[in-house]
Amino acid sequence: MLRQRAPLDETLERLAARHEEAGPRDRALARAIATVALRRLGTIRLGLKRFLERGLPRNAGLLEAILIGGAAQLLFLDVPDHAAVDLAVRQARADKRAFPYAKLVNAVLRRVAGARAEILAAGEAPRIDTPDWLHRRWVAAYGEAIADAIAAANRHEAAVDISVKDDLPGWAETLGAHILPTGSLRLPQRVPVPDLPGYAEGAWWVQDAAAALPARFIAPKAGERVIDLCAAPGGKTAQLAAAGASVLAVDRSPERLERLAGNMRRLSLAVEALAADALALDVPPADAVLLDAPCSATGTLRRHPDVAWTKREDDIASLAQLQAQLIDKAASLVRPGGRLVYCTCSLEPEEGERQVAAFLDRHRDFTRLPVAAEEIGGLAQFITADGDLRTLPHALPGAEPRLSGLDGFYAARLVRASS
Ligand SMILES: C[S@@+](CC[C@H](N)C(=O)[O-])C[C@H]1O[C@@H](n2cnc3c(N)ncnc32)[C@H](O)[C@@H]1O
Repeated sequence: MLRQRAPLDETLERLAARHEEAGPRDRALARAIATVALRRLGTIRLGLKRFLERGLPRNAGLLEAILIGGAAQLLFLDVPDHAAVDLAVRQARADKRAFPYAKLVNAVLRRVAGARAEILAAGEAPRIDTPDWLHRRWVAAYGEAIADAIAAANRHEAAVDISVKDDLPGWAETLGAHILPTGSLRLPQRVPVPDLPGYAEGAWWVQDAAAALPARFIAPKAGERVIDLCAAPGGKTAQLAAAGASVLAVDRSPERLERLAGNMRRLSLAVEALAADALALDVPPADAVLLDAPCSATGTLRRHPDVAWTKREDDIASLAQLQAQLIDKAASLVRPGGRLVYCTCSLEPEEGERQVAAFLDRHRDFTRLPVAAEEIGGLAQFITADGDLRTLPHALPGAEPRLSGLDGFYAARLVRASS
């Protein structure tokens, strides 16, 4: 993943398909190792460096990945030391290029196990697990203290949040879930989601509490036509359809759109789904358009720790360029008097606040319709001076770190002049 900048979920799916012999417990362990390795990569690398006096040998195949996976278990998982070391040594022996280093793997990991307390103390500052370039950007955007709080929040696994079609209190009771002020449910327990009551019959869907906010700003009246331009896998499409809108869900990726269609079938929500490049879309203007634009996703590191290490700083400029094209296209699909909601799950102002400021400069026929605190459960701290939504991962404190926080999201609601 680190070398190929490949996403964690896709990689695990690909490997699971290739290793059918692995049972659910092996898969769950593989996921746990990979996830914690990415979440705590800075600390792990710091720990390994102590005992690799001459650095990593070149052309050593999977050696670095084997060491990282081994150290992740020794430092952060409840795996017996001998099992973690033994597995790593066997992995080294099984890889042609890492084979000559099997003894080194054994020695380094034993020393990591012996120095566990010191390594964890050295990695105490949360920023160690955030790439420098990203932390620097958060300091510039939010100041040092908030940047550190975001980094600290990202070190914890996030709880599962749920959006319900209706009967929020009833489902909270059935699922034993907390009702968040924003109107999402948060599950305290770790359980396979498809086994929970209400999943199979389509009473609810998984959606982060922050991700559930932007679609609400559309506030569709029954029967209004809404275009969801980057729709898959459909969390926001479901909200719009459940609110009574007639939705056209567009996504460039046929595979992801297939997942959207499956989700809508499970939820018994009728939407029109179209696999197409939004930039080339040729449909009549709608009452409202939602653009949940492709972005760096730096607001989702609690759920996707791979993003911190697979994205590069220059990705942000190219994504911002694509977002500018997409928001201009989205604007052309809004009827006079209609609404446009633009959102991203990024913490980077170039993909949020600055994107919308530049849009408003280019499009004098659009104005902002500020978000009101009542629309987001009274959480006025999530509304910027301009009236946009800005959530940060360390906000929304809960009883314990895993039950705290929400994804970092930005959203703005814009209205097109009537004529
Ligand atoms: C942030 S995700 C959308 C998440 C979705 N709105 C939800 O709530 O479940 C962005 C999506 O944009 C799609 N996408 C990227 N570029 C696109 C384009 N030019 N046209 C249409 N879809 C695009 C991607 O395939 C991806 O599914």
